Amino acid sequence: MGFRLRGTICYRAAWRAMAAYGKGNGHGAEPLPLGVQGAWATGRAAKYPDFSAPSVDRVMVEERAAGLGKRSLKKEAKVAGLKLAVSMMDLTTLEGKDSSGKVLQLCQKAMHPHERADVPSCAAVCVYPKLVPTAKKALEGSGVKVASVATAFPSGLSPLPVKIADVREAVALGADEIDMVIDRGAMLSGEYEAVFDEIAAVKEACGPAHLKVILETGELGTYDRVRKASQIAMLAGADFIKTSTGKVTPAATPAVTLVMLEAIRDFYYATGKIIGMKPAGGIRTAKQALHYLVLVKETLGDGWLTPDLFRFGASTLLNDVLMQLEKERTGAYQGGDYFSKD
Ligand SMILES: O=C[C@H](O)COP(=O)(O)O
Repeated sequence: MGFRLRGTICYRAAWRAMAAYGKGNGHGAEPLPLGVQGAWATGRAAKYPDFSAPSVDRVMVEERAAGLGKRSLKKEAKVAGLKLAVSMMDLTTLEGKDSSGKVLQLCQKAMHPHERADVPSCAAVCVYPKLVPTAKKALEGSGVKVASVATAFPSGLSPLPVKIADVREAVALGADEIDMVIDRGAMLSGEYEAVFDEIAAVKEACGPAHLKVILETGELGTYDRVRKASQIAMLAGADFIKTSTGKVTPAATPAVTLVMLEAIRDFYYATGKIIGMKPAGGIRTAKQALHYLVLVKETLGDGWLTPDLFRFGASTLLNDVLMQLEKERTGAYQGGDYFSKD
């Protein structure tokens, strides 16, 4: 049954992904086939695109990622970057003890992070599916999206029909965005077609909701695997690729984010498709946030510096960003009590 379901849904989705892969999305880049023709020639191509990805030089990527964190930013650029970071935040609570009360508070904070009118609202509030209706109602008309983790987050270790039902339920309850986890066991065993099929099936279940695909990079072990998982996720229909659940260490790092940004860049050159990026987990300081924004600017350019294409998944980052904004404005740090606790 599970196999039939996967076979039926995913075969269709795989064909659609293949078609989209050939077409691009009309944003201007000339689509190049990126090995797809080779895959067609081998026979397995009737169903799957080519998952091959370039290998990553660990030393180079870590050096470059660290180097881009050493830029000194002028005050104006810093303030603009901090406000941008607020507008790109998926304000998150993903704890077993989450309640409607906590989510309501978080929604208020996402809509009005600061009393100053020049501080924008956050991009989204990210919650478990059961709390989607609470968030949806609280955020109505505000423009702040409701994101929900699904697919048996954070392990992903439920049968596919359960994961699909999880996604459909979250969308029916009002989620605008779905954050799914990939099957890391399959990825580590080299079962790339299974990883692809599952993402394609989830994409189909999302309907109009945007799909963020969490690679859980801390469990993938190598940058090469992160790069390949990024490629598979993008081919299978991800709107965003995301580093981590926030439940595994290491979570987001500048280096792993750079690997994924480069995968997005190369995918864009190959297909014309524009994919978003979401580092998540362990991003707690304004300084870290600015570092990530420099990585995006230097790898993908200003076009990606928008909440439509870049998000921070974070539960505690907002307060530090607000504190730094106040410091830039007044020259002094506000006391910790000045900001509401997350
Ligand atoms: O997707 C977001 C993460 O779960 C947040 O992780 P964090 O609590 O380390 O900020």
